[in-house]
Amino acid sequence: DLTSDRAALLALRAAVGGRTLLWNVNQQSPCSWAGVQCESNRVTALRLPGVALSGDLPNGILGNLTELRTLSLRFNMLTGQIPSDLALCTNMRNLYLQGNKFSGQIPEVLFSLPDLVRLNLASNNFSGEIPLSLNNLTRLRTLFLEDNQLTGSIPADLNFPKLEQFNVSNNQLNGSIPDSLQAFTTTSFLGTSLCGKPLKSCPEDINLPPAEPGTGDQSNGNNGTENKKKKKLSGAAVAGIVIGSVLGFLLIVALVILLCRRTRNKKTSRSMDIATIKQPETELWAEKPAPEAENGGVSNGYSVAAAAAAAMTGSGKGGGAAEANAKKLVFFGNSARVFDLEDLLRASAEVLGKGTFGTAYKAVLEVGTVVAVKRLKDVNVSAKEFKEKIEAVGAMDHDSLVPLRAYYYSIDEKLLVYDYMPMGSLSALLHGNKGAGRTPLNWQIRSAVALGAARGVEYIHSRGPMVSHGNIKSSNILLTQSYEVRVSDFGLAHLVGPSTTPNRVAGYRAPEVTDPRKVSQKADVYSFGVLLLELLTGKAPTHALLNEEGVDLPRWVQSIVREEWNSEVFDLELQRDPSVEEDMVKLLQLGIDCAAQYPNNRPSMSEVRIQIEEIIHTSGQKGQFLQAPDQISNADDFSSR
Ligand SMILES: Nc1ncnc2c1ncn2[C@@H]1O[C@H](COP(=O)(O)OP(=O)(O)OP(=O)(O)O)[C@@H](O)[C@H]1O
Repeated sequence: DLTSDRAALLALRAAVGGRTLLWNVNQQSPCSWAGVQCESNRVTALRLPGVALSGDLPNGILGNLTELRTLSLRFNMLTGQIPSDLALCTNMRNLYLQGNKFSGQIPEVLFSLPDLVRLNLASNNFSGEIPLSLNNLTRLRTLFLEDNQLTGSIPADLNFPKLEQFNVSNNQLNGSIPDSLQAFTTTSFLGTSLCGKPLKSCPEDINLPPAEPGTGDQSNGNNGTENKKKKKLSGAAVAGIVIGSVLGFLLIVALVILLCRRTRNKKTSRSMDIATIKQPETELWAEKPAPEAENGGVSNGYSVAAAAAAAMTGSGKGGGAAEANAKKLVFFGNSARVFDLEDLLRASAEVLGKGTFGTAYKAVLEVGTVVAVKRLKDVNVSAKEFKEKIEAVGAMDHDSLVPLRAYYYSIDEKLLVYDYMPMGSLSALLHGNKGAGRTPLNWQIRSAVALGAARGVEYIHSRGPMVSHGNIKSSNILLTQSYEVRVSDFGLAHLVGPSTTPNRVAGYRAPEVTDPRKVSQKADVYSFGVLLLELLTGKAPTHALLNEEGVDLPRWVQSIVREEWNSEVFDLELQRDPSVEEDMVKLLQLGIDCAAQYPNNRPSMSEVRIQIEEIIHTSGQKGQFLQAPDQISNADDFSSR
């Protein structure tokens, strides 16, 4: 009954809740407690997302909530195994445990919850194999297992008749994808070694059972001899392939030695370098996946030259030195022409990350200048239109923008050259390193970032009513050496085709924007609002896991604010400083206003900038704000992360 439900909730709070569950225990009924929902005097739903629950869930608590249909403990810090007494909650339909640190095998207790419809175990430390007994869950519509340590293959007979949502990305899974799951798109299987539809087809021999004499062979004599024949044949084929490869390899080595000798004898010409040496790198480059944008960029030693050389030699018109020289970097305004295309081609480069519009590289020129080069893909406007639009981008000049210095345009290759921002992106800063040694981002830093970004976007909007950024998100908010904010990537949305993957920007995109090219200033304001909420909550809006039945960051924030959990919504690093909570709430409200459903209800970027200035101004007037002990006085401190 309700009394035992109440006792169970209090036991849960005592075990994992700490100070974060501000339930009023003077109230006899728990039904009005935040996150608790009742029907017919029993607790039927418990939703405690992102409230810093931590520790192991003990056995003997949740099992008392026998009428529970929804349990959401997502985005907490719960550890250990899922308690086995959950089996007593036989009415359970929705179980959201994503974003915790649960470990061990996928718990057997789940298989005894036959009514489960939504099961989300993503972003935990679950290990072991995906058990076939999951098939017991015949009503399952959602199964999210991504970002765990699951191993082995997916059982071939795994089948859920009603499954609508499925994801096993980023696990150490291998083998072939079962037929019943082949209708899902590649995004359900990213970061695994799985094969077969919708991914690349499996190497054929993987599916061939080992031909063991005395088993299948015996049942049918004919088959047996056929198998043996096949075996012999393939043996001969293998020998042929090996000999062929060795000969081929020797031939190539001989050719390379010959070529090297020749080039050494000749006076070396740079264009030859590009054509002969860089070309093979191009292929290497093409196959190597770029590291994730957030991980700070790992040096791969690939050369930008490889990319650009591909463009020049790949155009089919002979490529040669004359043509390469004819193509020039076009510089903007009074940007000093301290380097030319050849310098860029010779620069050593590393991949910074792959984005919507292409891949970004850090290139270190021989003279020491460091630039960021963006290699655009899917540009589908005419050369004239490209030049016009890019000239407009290059003409933008403001302290809060990353300057576009130059561009290169050919049929096959479009390069944009920006100033390199050594401190990386806000995205990396917020979500990069959560471990020890990270210096917390306090209110002072976060509000300054908000203001800098607002100024940059406001400037872009001031260039004309039709001018917008089009792709505001935390990976496009970059930081200089002295941690000043620079907005990047503006104006590119109009250059690319509709095929451009919408997923990456999905969490930021305004509801009315159905085609990523049809951006507007009001849509920018929406994205900016999401950015503010990201800054304050510390939660990445693109995180697939906010996606509890399609909840995005603005709606998640609103659901929490509605339940009067204001202080729980903020990033833990911000909750340290109660003296500015009021201002944090104001900025949160501004974020929510910006992310209004209807474009006309959103403020203009100038209004947004003014409001942020006011909020920061009042914060600054509060005595202890600048002197609080854990405030960061020296910006360099947080380079230790
Ligand atoms: N000028 C720059 N200086 C330093 N890092 C940069 C620069 N431009 C981009 N980056 C970083 O390189 C990575 C890839 O950037 P890119 O803009 O190509 O993709 P993105 O921001 O992830 O997505 P999108 O293409 O949608 O903007 C990101 O981590 C970004 O922060």
